[in-house]
Amino acid sequence: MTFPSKHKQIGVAVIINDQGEVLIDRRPVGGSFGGLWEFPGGKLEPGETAAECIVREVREEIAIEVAVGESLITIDHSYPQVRLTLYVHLCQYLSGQPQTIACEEIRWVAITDLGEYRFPKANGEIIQALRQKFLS
Ligand SMILES: Nc1nc2c([nH]c(=O)n2[C@H]2C[C@H](O)[C@@H](COP(=O)(O)OP(=O)(O)OP(=O)(O)O)O2)c(=O)[nH]1
Ligand SMILES: [Mg+2]
Repeated sequence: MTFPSKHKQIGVAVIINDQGEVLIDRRPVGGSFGGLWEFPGGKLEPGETAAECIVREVREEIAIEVAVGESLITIDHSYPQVRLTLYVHLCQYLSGQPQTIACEEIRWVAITDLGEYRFPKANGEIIQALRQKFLS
């Protein structure tokens, strides 16, 4: 049996606006998970907390400011090529017009509409946790 060798720790932002919508972005076509939708985020740098990583990645990728709030869920997920731990936090949108710096497209969507978008496999648990928290 073979195991994926790389393990990455990822900070993930579920950014919520005043209308209760969440921000999703479409990953660059041609890269890993190309064309799929995701919540903004990326790899933790050495010494960084998940909250610090999220603030930095959200600035780098979409150029907005958020306040990082409570943990929604932490997920361990293995893809064939990489093993991930996703630290998913709820974040409050503060300011800035989202820019497609590192993605194809950005949308604010209602939690009830997330099922219409294609996400990487690990996101099933994130979306389920969101529905449980906000729709039940
Ligand atoms: N940001 C984000 N990554 C996700 C989600 N779901 C999911 O499986 N992933 C995976 C895809 C990637 O393997 C990893 C995040 O890597 P990334 O490509 O965003 O990393 P990064 O921003 O640091 O970019 P790079 O330096 O590797 O190009 O987590 C999600 O909702 N958001
Ligand atoms: Mg990223």
